[in-house]
Amino acid sequence: MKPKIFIDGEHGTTGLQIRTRMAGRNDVELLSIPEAERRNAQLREDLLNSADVAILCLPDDAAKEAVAMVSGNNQVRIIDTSTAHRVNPDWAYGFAEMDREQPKKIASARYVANPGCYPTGAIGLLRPLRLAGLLPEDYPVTVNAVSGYTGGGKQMIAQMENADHPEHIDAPHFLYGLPLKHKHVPEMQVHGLLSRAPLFSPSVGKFPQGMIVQVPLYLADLNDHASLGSIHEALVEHYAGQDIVEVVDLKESAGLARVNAVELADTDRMKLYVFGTAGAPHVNLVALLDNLGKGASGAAVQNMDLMLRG
Ligand SMILES: NC(=O)C1=CN([C@@H]2O[C@H](COP(=O)(O)OP(=O)(O)OC[C@H]3O[C@@H](n4cnc5c(N)ncnc54)[C@H](OP(=O)(O)O)[C@@H]3O)[C@@H](O)[C@H]2O)C=CC1
Ligand SMILES: CC(=O)N[C@@H](CCC(=O)OP(=O)(O)O)C(=O)O
Repeated sequence: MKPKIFIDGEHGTTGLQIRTRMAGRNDVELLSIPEAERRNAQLREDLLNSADVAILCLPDDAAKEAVAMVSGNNQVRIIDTSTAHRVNPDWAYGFAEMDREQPKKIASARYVANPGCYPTGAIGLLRPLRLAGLLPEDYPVTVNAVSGYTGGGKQMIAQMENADHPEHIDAPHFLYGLPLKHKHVPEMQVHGLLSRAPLFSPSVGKFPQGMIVQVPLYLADLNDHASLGSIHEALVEHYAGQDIVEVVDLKESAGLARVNAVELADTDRMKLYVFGTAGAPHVNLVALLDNLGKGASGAAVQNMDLMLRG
């Protein structure tokens, strides 16, 4: 029998992208809820309890409610794309490349928390340097980022695309999260293995999909006389042998005049760069991804495949 998959929130931005990725697959059976019934709690509960894997693409409160709906049913496994469970130790963090053992942990977990889009970039850059001992635990990390506007879900898409929207956003690029309390900071800190919360400044650009995450570092404040080369080497070693995260060659990075935020739109990949000049005091670590690809729906499908293969 084919495993049954139910995407709760399948008519939203993340859910639709997962459905697109599943189109044409005949190794799984997709359970579906009609759009008009998407908030019918009884029908959702029935479908959730009929699934082998339920993928939650809902706001945090609705995701917690969905988990409660299946709490007595050990057959159902969950991937939650919301922020609700990402620092909960009872949930596996669904970033398969973050440790050698992580794919196994995801494969055997009942509950998997899919990472946030910005944390995928930030943790992807920071964690290997913490594990290699180059980045001190208490380094004052700053994370600056720009996302495509689909990161804000259906509501922001309407605000950006519909000039008649009562809260239309006209800005080609805007900062937000100005009180510096963004919901992604805790997972960046926990899975980035940092003792201090990073200072995170997000922004949105007038493009639907794509993301740049930047982590600038002062070399003199790192361990082991860290250099452009040793930082790059630590990233290369960490991601050796897998194909979704690519560490861009230093020579190639040095030849670039600019980084295009939409270069990886519509892909599930992530590129990591180390920018700077040999012998100079700073490096800028950069992650490039699609907020809806490796940052959300692509990672959810990757996690589902790991769970189904067991
Ligand atoms: N967009 C992105 O780049 C990313 C999003 N995520 C996370 O994925 C989740 C979904 O976000 P996104 O797809 O962007 O959001 P959307 O607003 O685009 O979609 C959410 C969907 O959930 C439905 N929904 C809302 N409340 C309920 C409820 N109580 N019961 C049933 N259905 C409900 C909505 O229906 P309705 O139309 O009626 O509101 C909508 O169809 C969020 O937790 C988000 O933080 C994670 C990573 C990246
Ligand atoms: C542009 C934009 O608004 N982005 C969203 C994050 C998108 C995302 O990754 O949300 P999850 O935490 O649910 O994964 C935000 O900043 O709240």
